[in-house]
Amino acid sequence: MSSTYKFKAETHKVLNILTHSLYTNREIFLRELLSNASDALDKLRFKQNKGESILAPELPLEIKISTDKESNILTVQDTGIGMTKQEMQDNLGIIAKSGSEKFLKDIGDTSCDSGKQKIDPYAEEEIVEKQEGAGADASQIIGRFGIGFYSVFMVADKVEVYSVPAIESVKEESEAKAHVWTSHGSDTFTITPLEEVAGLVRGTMIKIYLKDDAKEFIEEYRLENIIRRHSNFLPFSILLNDKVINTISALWREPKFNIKKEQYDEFYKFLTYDTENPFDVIHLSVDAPVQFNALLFIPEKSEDYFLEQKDQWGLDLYVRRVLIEKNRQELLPNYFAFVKGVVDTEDLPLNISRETLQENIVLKKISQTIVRQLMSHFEKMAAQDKEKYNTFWNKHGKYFKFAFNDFVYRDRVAKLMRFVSSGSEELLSLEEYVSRMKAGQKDIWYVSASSKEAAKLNPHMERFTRKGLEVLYLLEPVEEIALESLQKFNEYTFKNIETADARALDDFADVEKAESDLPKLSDLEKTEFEQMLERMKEVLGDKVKDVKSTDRLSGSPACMASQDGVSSTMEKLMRSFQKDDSIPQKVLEVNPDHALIRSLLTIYKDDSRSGLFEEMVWGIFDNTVLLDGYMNDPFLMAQRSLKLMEKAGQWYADLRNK
Ligand SMILES: Nc1ncnc2c1ncn2[C@@H]1O[C@H](COP(=O)(O)OP(=O)(O)OP(=O)(O)O)[C@@H](O)[C@H]1O
Repeated sequence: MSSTYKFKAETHKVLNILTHSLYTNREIFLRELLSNASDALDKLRFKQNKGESILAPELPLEIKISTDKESNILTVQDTGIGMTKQEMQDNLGIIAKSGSEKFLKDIGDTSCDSGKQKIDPYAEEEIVEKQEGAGADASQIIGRFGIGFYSVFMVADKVEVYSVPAIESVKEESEAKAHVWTSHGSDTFTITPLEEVAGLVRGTMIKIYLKDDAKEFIEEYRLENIIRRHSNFLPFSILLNDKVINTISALWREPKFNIKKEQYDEFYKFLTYDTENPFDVIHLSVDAPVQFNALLFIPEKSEDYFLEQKDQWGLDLYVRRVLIEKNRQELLPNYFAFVKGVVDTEDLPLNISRETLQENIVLKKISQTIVRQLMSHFEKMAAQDKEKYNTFWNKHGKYFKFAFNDFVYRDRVAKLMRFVSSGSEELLSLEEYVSRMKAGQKDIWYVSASSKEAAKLNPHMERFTRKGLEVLYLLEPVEEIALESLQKFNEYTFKNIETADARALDDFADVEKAESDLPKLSDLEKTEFEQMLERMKEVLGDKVKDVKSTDRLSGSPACMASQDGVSSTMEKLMRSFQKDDSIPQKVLEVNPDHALIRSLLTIYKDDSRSGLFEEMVWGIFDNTVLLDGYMNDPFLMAQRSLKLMEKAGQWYADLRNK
């Protein structure tokens, strides 16, 4: 005899809310049913481990899904603990009453409250690692809220839950062997006793009569896809029409000492579709300040997370092995965009899509803990295996260096940054640079350039080479921004060589001889030279701010200098933000002891108005601008240089023919 019951609480309204607004994505109904099935199997295993006798112990612990296309019925079945009539009434009849929560309370596991604990977002708590091997079976139980089951009514017109309890002792003596709970998702449900259920020896079988607009969920490929996406890591086999779908285990939950490198490699490839093994693996099991397990990988290859892969980073967030979201970006700061992996916590509810403040705080805490652990990991690597760390830096330093922007870590990041320099072929840390500084040196010198070769050719480098002062080569604009923002390393100030004033290096003796063998200019020639500079300024007009003599150069005839202390890279960056591609007005500094300038002086003295003089001045200007990193009128530049060559060729021919 079947009995009809009214749902407790205003079920109809609540069901409406649950099925229409709680979940934005209908496919998660399967995730909820699979999580319940997994919980039922976990509970059974727990009881069995305690020595309780169970029905049909020879049956495997597994979940079976089958489809009946003709009648549009989807069946989800488990060999778990099952439900008595009373349990059906309580657990499926009262919304927001969780049998799983009660189960955990009954066995004295308090972890079910962890999602509600108060977490202080600002406290810097000590990170407590989980004891290996700790954690009873029960902590795996997923359900907490007693609402997941009802999501099935998003896709079903009618649901039948058949159940055969696995433990005889829990049911009333007079009670039938099995029961079926039936509801249309409206105000009532019925429970009918049964002598037996075909195909169900133990556990629960849920028959879902799909709505007309939910027929897609009868398709095998669709179901397989959903299982893989959300429930791949449940600890029991899931069979879809007799084929096992979840073949890889939730490695992050296993004790580290049990895991072999090959398992990490296999998991990484499964997770990322990468064909190579990962460069490094970091496996975290943390109990406090929040509970979580994480399996993090550093890939071999670096990808473009700034442009192409803009949204393709972040960690996959799981709650008790059930996927909540892929690529959850709040879990990592963007300077760790290259880190791949999964995070699994027991401190969040499954239905995290209803983001509340408390949930965000948990995420924030997890993220902070991960960042702290990663920082320590890289510090350890840098200290213990320099070569490995340098390889890491070459692969992923272009993202990691952005961490200078994180005020919590900027000093630690400064120590972890690596550079190329004028004094070493190998990567160099700031500590190493400082240890090699000259006596009395108070500044850490750097130059920005597009490549090492370009840095070496920078005319401003000449004085530093002459004095034997090491200069860091910054090959990406962000490095200059980082150093400008850090300002100092220990007590040493970062300075750009382009902005070093003429006297800044006087305290250091030359270690190399200046290149020029030319005799010094006489007083008369000095005056003529000064006049020539005036004339040069006249020729170049508003292309330059001024033309001046300099003693900072040896191998180059001239260089560009900004007077206001802004380096050329910074200037370029600022201009690119303003979309300004004109050449900035700078001071052209001219080396009086360079052979080319001496020839120019001769031409000037001969005829200060000659066309040749003007063409040479433009030629020198073009080259200096080019070395400064600008070239916005290549046609004009090429034309001028061709004209000069034409003249030089003509002279040569004239001389030969004389
Ligand atoms: N396959 C099953 N076998 C045994 N008991 C089940 C099964 N499915 C559901 N139940 C019982 O019904 C209860 C309610 O399930 P429901 O999915 O609504 O909530 P929950 O799993 O407890 O929590 P959550 O809302 O977090 O999913 C469960 O706690 C469990 O006691």
